[in-house]
Amino acid sequence: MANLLDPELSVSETAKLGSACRDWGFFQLTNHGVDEAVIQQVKDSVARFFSLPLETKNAVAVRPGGFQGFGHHFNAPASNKLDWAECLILETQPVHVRNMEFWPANPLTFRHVLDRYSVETTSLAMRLLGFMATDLGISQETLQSAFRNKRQTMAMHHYPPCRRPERVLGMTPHTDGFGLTLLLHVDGTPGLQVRRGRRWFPVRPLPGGLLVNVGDVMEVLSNGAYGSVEHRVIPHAEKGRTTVVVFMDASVDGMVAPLPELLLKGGETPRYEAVERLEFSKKHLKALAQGQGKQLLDTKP
Ligand SMILES: O=C(O)CCC(=O)C(=O)O
Ligand SMILES: [Fe+2]
Repeated sequence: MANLLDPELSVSETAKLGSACRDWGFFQLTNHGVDEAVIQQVKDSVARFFSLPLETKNAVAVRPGGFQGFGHHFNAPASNKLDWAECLILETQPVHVRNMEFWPANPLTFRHVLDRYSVETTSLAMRLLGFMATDLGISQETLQSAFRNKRQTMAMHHYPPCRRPERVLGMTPHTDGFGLTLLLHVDGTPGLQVRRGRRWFPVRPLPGGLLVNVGDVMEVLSNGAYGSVEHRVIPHAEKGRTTVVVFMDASVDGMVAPLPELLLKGGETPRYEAVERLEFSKKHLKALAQGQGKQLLDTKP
């Protein structure tokens, strides 16, 4: 990020950012500028939450039919493997959508720290989107306004160690159904793999870095210039792994569709149908439940 902001390096760094979004849909961001103290506090608070006894964590348990709260969220019926993870999902932005009943009061620091991280990651995402817009050849405002005041959802995952990793999956292969994802490793345990073609590539988290990946909504907004990336999690045989994942949502007038400015400037035809935001989520969840990786996006012929 520091290089993107540096006037001397910005052009070449923006090109690198663009090629990562086009070729991989995934990259690691270092020198991201998020307050180090906040990062450390998030790591501590989330690790402490997962270390609490199950009864305590169940004070914020997910309810039948709901999705916010603590529990096992992603047991994909299509997979014959167990999902080896526990997870806490919260809506974090805009502030008025927060349901504090699901925000842990234990540890005491949790709510305050998550609020601060939520604010910091929102502004980081906006800065990053500015550079992505430049790379796509559209105004920063066009892309940023698609994300402004939209939902931010956080998923905190804990994957306990598993002595038979071949029998389980930390998380089944999927793409993220939002605009942009920022992932923080709480510890150094690897486990995330991203797919390119037929191969799965293990991700080695860079110390102090954040992983960023393009989600399905961004793929559509960019008319396929950027591609969402399929990924999965393999648990570690000896070490637990904890992550904090921030999803930034986007839409234009309640729709998920290629950005008109992009189509106009590039003289491109839309490669995706315009879909209402809610419909888009339903399709994404259905595809997830059926274990269909990237087939969900409605690509025009
Ligand atoms: O925990 C991870 O490494 C990945 C989590 C993930 O892919 C997600 O929450 O969508
Ligand atoms: Fe994901």
